[in-house]
Amino acid sequence: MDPGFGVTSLVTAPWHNWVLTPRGVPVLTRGVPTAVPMGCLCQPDHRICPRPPLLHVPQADRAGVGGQEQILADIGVPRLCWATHPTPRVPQGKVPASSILASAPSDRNLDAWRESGCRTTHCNLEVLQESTLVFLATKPHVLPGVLQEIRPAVGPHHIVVSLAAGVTLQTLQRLLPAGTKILRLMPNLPCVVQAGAMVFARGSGAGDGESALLKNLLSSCGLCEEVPESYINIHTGLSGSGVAYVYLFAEALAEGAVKMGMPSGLASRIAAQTLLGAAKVMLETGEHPAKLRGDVCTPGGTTIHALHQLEKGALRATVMNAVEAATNRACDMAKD
Ligand SMILES: NC(=O)C1=CN([C@@H]2O[C@H](COP(=O)(O)OP(=O)(O)OC[C@H]3O[C@@H](n4cnc5c(N)ncnc54)[C@H](O)[C@@H]3O)[C@@H](O)[C@H]2O)C=CC1
Ligand SMILES: O=C(O)[C@@H]1CCC=N1
Repeated sequence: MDPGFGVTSLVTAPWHNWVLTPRGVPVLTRGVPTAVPMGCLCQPDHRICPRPPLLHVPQADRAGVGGQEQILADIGVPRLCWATHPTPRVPQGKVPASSILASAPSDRNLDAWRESGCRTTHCNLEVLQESTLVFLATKPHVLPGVLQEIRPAVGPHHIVVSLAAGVTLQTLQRLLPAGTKILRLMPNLPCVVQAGAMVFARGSGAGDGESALLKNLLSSCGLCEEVPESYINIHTGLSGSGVAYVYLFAEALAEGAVKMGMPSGLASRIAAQTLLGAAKVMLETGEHPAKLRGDVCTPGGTTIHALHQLEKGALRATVMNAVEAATNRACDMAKD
């Protein structure tokens, strides 16, 4: 992870290596743009000052969406942004790129936003001045400083959405003006392919309108549910971080096939398709995974022999421990 990445980040380093082509197609790049610190226009002396990632929607871009007034967005993370505004890849996106303003301390990630047609700045206060809906996507430990910076510019017309793991609504409410409309969101990486799993909770200043707005806006990124705040850290352990456990499992599946003689690329593609298909059956049938697992087992056949090995390795207990560890870590981060 490179802390110098420049865009409002909802995402980790791998996300930031994605760029949008002129045709709006995200491609993965290995190159990292050079960081170019710039002065902040809000500072009288234009001195160089690091700025955190923010997302916003210009007030002028309010418009009717789904029968209600809606802010036409802007987000701190390229992935989420791409899933939210219409592109050839994401025609269902709800926010035009020109309505998105992304703020970050350097140009590193902002280049990708500009390429996708979004506006960018190095000044967080500019975001607050121009926008109504503001996504905060810095690392959790950076967020308190960002909140302190933007606090004077936050008003009753703003809706502030935090993506930071472990940062509670109580902390957000303490660091922003009383009554601010605040929502706490936890997304996951597959938002970038509109297959995300997101949950959010509302703060005391946010009402049904703000909740509906966020849900409507993010529905183009995947599943999005409002939940009690106590579920947010659990979702982080299950899904926000859980995506990484699944990749570990996919890697192990493919490595097993490589060990048995299959070429690596083919093994990886088949591992990915296996996960995708298994997930699709689970979602479409609504069956418990234990039932579906049983359906695959032929008595005395291959699957039960393999499952026996996984049980010897305590796969289920290990994965449960992983979810518990990530959830507890998210809770601990609130105290850091
Ligand atoms: N990566 C993921 O899969 C998920 C991440 N999140 C949350 O999203 C947030 C961002 O995480 P990542 O994208 O992984 O982090 P990152 O390190 O990739 O991005 C952090 C961003 O903060 C900015 N930044 C760094 N130092 C700064 C400073 N001193 N002042 C202002 N801005 C600064 C950088 O420009 C960068 O755009 C975190 O709060 C994380 O908990 C939530 C769900 C999933
Ligand atoms: O690892 C983390 O802290 C973040 C939150 C969920 C996924 N990545």
